[in-house]
Amino acid sequence: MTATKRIVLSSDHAAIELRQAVANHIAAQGWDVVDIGPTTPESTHYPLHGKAAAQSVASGDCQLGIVLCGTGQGIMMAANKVPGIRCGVCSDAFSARMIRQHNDANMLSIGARVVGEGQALDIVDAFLTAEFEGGRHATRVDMIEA
Ligand SMILES: O=C(CO)[C@H](O)[C@H](O)COP(=O)(O)O
Repeated sequence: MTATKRIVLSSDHAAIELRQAVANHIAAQGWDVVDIGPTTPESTHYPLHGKAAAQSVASGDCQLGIVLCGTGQGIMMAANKVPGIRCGVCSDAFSARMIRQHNDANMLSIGARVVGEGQALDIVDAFLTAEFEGGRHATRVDMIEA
């Protein structure tokens, strides 16, 4: 039996609605979604949420993570400060596929003020269905980690 895959989601205030759309979309595909919020629209600080999601992935509690803020940039920077995290911002499905295939990214970041919901869900699907190719790419990922 295949274990249910767990994925953590988090955002700041700029991306709450899009995060919830992503959560529903992923849950419908059978993922165990760990949505760590926030749920209320008050202004908050993306480094807190990027760090919390990244720690969930780095600890092994979740296999993958998706974080969102206005541009996707700040929360990506925060997530990448956690050792073991490789998080890329994507505004297109090709990049989302490639960060899995070539960079073995374990987190995806999306800007809710950059892409609409339809595009965001395409990006998420590309990220979640792609697999790391290993080989020469593993050598390079090892270099990042070192
Ligand atoms: O994109 C972001 C970080 O990269 C944030 O969502 C953005 O900076 C929040 O801005 P504001 O406080 O004006 O809503």
